[in-house]
Amino acid sequence: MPTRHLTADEVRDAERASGHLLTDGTLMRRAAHGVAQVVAGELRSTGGCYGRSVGVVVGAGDNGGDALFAAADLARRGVATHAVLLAPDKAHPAGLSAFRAAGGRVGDQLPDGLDVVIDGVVGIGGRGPLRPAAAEVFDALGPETTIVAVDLPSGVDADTGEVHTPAVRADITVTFGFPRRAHLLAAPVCGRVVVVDIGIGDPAGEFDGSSKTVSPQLFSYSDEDIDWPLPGPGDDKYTQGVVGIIAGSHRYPGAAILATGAAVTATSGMTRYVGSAHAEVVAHFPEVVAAPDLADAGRVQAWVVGPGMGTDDAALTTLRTVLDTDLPVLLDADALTVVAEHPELVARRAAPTLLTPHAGEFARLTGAGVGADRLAAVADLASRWSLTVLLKGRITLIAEPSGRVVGNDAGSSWAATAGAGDVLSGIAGSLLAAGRSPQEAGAAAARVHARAAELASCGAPIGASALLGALRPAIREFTAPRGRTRTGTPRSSR
Ligand SMILES: NC(=O)C1=CN([C@@H]2O[C@H](COP(=O)(O)OP(=O)(O)OC[C@H]3O[C@@H](n4cnc5c(N)ncnc54)[C@H](OP(=O)(O)O)[C@@H]3O)[C@@H](O)[C@H]2O)[C@@H](O)CC1
Ligand SMILES: Nc1ncnc2c1ncn2[C@@H]1O[C@H](COP(=O)(O)OP(=O)(O)O)[C@@H](O)[C@H]1O
Ligand SMILES: [K+]
Repeated sequence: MPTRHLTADEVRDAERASGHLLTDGTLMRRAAHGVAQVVAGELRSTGGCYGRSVGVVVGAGDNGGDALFAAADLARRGVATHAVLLAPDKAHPAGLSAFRAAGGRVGDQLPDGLDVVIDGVVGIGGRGPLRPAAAEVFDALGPETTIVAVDLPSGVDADTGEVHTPAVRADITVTFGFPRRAHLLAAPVCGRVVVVDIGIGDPAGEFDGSSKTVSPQLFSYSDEDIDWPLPGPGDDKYTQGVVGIIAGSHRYPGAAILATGAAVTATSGMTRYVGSAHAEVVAHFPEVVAAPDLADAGRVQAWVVGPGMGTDDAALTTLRTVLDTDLPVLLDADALTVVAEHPELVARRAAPTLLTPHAGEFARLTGAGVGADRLAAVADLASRWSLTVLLKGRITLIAEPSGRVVGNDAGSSWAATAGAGDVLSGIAGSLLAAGRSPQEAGAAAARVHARAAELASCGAPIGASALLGALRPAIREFTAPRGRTRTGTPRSSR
């Protein structure tokens, strides 16, 4: 099941709905216990709790309260605990009493060589960057100290995921009840995210796209949510969906090779190619059925148009022809540049349409940069243009017009290399041809693409050819025993 990421207001609503659990402090005790458990686990994995040392940086609100109660819990387990109070008059009174009673020490700065420092500066109530006094404490920490953020790394916006400067870079983030949007949108600074159950329910329930629920809604997929198309006993090369790739040019044959190579690898259906790089494409992938012109292409179930194709009149004519069909179409790279000039090309499309811009192409499409709120920006374009938009980057966001957005953290940044986007378009296009919705296709493609980059890299830089080479082992990780149900009913409703 996809995981929904809540806004700060939704979290507050959920907490309020828990009634006396909030008012009598039960939620905070549970949250603090969760933080202490995670810190204790970290200490145990590196030698045990007794005699170890933990620091806590305490802000003015309840986030600091969580941190103080957690530190008190750790002090009772034999951990030496030290606190810096950033706003001594506002530090959570009950938390501070518990901390002192357990033997915790309060000072102006933290001692050197701490095993763990707990960031209790701000959580969902934070605004803007980490203030200088807090930044100074974190800047003084050595590399040996593990930073555990309570709820969110301070300095990160809970809803947009904007990482202000300065902000805490956490190794572990412990949150409560449900992941917040920032845990996905700012994943690289959250480290490992641990969600602790504190006994609160999801206020909005299932997303139905209605205006009553918050929009956009952000989801992340687990590996189990990826439903990769596999050939069955009754399948042949046509039944699994034929994808057509229109890409490349005499100047840029590489884009055609990478996109068709990805399509050939992604599913077992047929791959067709249209364009001037047909000889090069067939030389690399003899199984591709290639033609120089669209008129001779043959039938397909989805089109990928754009990588390296150019932006001239011929490109415009090709785009017009393809977009006039009722087939699913993925538009990337040069096709996006042409559509930015001619938005009427997609305005009346009813068939599935997926745009896959990087930040620069996104700016071309909208006339403005993506900005700090990537989620709002991509959801707005999808809604205004009534199509699906996949915004590329470390965190890829795939927005439907309904306001449902799926995000994928690549987990590493090895894919930030020329031609990697061509590979992504080939993968996603072949999933469209296999009948996946644009959002499902985009989300699954982004996930295997990121995994392929990690497999190819093993810690060293890669090019897009290496990424393409690792695509098959990456896909294998998502197909293993899950493709079948025991009754033969399709899993496609997911
Ligand atoms: N409700 C519950 O039951 C539960 C809540 N829980 C916990 O409560 C947290 C929310 O607590 P909250 O609402 O008190 O806000 P919080 O995140 O502590 O920050 C607000 C304070 O910080 C300050 N401040 C703002 N920006 C700042 C900055 N950039 N740099 C420095 N300071 C800054 C601002 O004070 P100011 O100085 O502006 O007057 C304000 O007073 C939540 O994240 C979770 O951890 C859990 O216990 C589970 C149960
Ligand atoms: N910092 C990053 N971390 C992880 N993946 C990234 C990062 N930057 C880009 N990517 C991914 O790499 C690909 C790059 O696509 P694109 O910019 O279109 O490249 P090209 O046009 O050269 O093929 C996309 O799949 C994108 O999501
Ligand atoms: K925090």
